[in-house]
Amino acid sequence: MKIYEKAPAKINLLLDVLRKRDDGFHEVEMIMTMVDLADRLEMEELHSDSIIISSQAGYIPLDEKNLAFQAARLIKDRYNVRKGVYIHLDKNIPVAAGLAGGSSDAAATLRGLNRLWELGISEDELCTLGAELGSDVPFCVTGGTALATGRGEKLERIANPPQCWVILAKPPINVSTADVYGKLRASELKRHPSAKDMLEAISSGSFADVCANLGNVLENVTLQLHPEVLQLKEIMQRLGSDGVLMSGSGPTVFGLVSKEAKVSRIYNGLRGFCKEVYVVRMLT
Ligand SMILES: C[C@](O)(CO)[C@H](O)COP(=O)(O)OP(=O)(O)OC[C@H]1O[C@@H](n2ccc(N)nc2=O)[C@H](O)[C@@H]1O
Ligand SMILES: Nc1ncnc2c1ncn2[C@@H]1O[C@H](COP(=O)(O)OP(=O)(O)OP(=O)(O)O)[C@@H](O)[C@H]1O
Repeated sequence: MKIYEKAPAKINLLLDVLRKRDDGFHEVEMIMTMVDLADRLEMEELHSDSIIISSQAGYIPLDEKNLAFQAARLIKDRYNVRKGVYIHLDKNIPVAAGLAGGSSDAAATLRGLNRLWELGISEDELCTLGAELGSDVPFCVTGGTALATGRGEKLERIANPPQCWVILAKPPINVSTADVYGKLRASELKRHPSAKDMLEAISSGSFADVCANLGNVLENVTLQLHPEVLQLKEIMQRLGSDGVLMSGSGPTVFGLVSKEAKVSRIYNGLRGFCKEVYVVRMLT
């Protein structure tokens, strides 16, 4: 039997860091939502007890370093599954972009294998398993829009933001999440974005207030390492995006746009500076 799962990309509408914890992770407050740029996973049961990953993308690991492999191994070990699986990853989400591509593949693998092997695992339990693989994986298991706290694994589902266009631009640089958190001096942050104001903006359905309350404390760290990300933000603003922010630890910058008439002008303007530009909708 073959099954299919979609693994969408996430964006962080708000990312605040409260403090560095003793375990090396940071205590965060994030508001995350999904967009309709997605990897597609095909999973097929194997009679041999092995996990095989393939992908059309030449630039990701296909061995145990792949997060989908790790997710399959985790669920197999934890639930004593003696069967194997062949997973094909059709990658569309740019890698190491701040869009949680690998985390979403891991989450889709957990959801998919739960179905394929009829394990009957609850969504909460899939999230707990996911947290062993990465801080973004639990959110990618549930999708929707959520307030994420702890190191990102504690989730409270909230209403979806008002529908709009999302323009994603990924500059050709690689950013390591560990590196960005490592360079952040959480105790010295002078300004924090307000999760409370963003939650109010979302619950009142005000697109203007959502744009006004976008904020990400990791942005300054990445901008200092890679000034071209700031340049991209400025271009996106100048071309008329209603709200602009870097997603996660970057380097992808997203622009929120309410009027369809503006979208192609912004897209065409960005393409002059950046090869990887995507126009998507929020997944609501
Ligand atoms: C930047 C975000 O993507 C925003 O959604 C997440 O906070 C990071 O999520 P992720 O990539 O799933 O992160 P993980 O794979 O769990 O951790 C990668 C590295 O980032 C740092 N890290 C991550 C999450 C967190 N709350 N504090 C941290 O300091 C740690 O150094 C960790 O070793
Ligand atoms: N299935 C996968 N897809 C993409 N990258 C993967 C995958 N499995 C492992 N990786 C590795 O994980 C690293 C981070 O890739 P990923 O695309 O998940 O980053 P990201 O978008 O910055 O994630 P996040 O927003 O969660 O920090 C890359 O170095 C990549 O080689």
